[in-house]
Amino acid sequence: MNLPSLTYFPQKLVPPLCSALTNSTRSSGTADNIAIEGCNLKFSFTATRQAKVVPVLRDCSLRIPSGQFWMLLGPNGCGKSTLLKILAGLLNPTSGIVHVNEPKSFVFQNPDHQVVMPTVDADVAFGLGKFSLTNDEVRSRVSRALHAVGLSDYEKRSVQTLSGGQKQRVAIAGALAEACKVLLLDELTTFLDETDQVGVIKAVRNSLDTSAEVTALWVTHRLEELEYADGAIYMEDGKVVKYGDAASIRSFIEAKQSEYLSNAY
Ligand SMILES: Nc1ncnc2c1ncn2[C@@H]1O[C@H](COP(=O)(O)OP(=O)(O)OP(=O)(O)O)[C@@H](O)[C@H]1O
Repeated sequence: MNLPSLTYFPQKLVPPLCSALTNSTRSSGTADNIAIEGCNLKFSFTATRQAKVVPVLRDCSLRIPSGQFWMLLGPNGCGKSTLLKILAGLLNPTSGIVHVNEPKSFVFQNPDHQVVMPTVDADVAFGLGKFSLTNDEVRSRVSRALHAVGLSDYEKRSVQTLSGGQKQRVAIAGALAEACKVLLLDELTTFLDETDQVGVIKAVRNSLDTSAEVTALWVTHRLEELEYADGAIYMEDGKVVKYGDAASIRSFIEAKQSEYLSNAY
């Protein structure tokens, strides 16, 4: 199969260099303005019934520059969500090193699991209680965050009246209001209709375009979403097998799909 070469990296993309990530760089941030870095990450769990260790991540290395929107793709069960949870600190890797700029925020797939307060502005302000902010500062952060996700007109709306995609955008606004540097987004568009899907992805893209400080990693199955991404990572069977600019990864996956179809018929 003649697959496109992914060895060329446009200037704004940076290839993974695990040697750059050591324990000393980990505590003080990574070099070269890298927001997310994982090196040789492995994860396994023990299946209690059979008392055997089952590998989920076999070898994952990745390096995402600050300020960029990257996507993580791969077949069902290849380990995308597990990798994202390790980057979020929700799971500990069995081995390997991880560094993600702080503060970071994980947004879940189900929009109803994100929103906790009765109104949009209260929900976006919810996480700000831990900072010593004046009421004006809180209002200003809420308003800027809602503007970034295109929900300025929804400030006083009851969250129960929002669509799934609007709830996702409220959750993202909450993270932005807390000056989140890294957004880790787990298949946000799965339960959404087409209009809502586009609304959420554009909200993330706009959040990055309005703040050079924010970096996002988005897990998806939808190839068409790659048009919004700066770069992408493709996984199979617990391994990162390709990474590069979004167009090259899309061509790579399409070539794999057509090869699969031509073998099937
Ligand atoms: N703690 C665990 N216990 C049992 N199985 C687990 C555990 N963690 C992960 N797995 C299994 O590991 C595999 C990878 O899961 P993961 O959710 O990361 O894949 P994914 O690529 O995100 O899948 P999908 O695209 O279907 O959401 C799956 O087979 C899952 O059932």
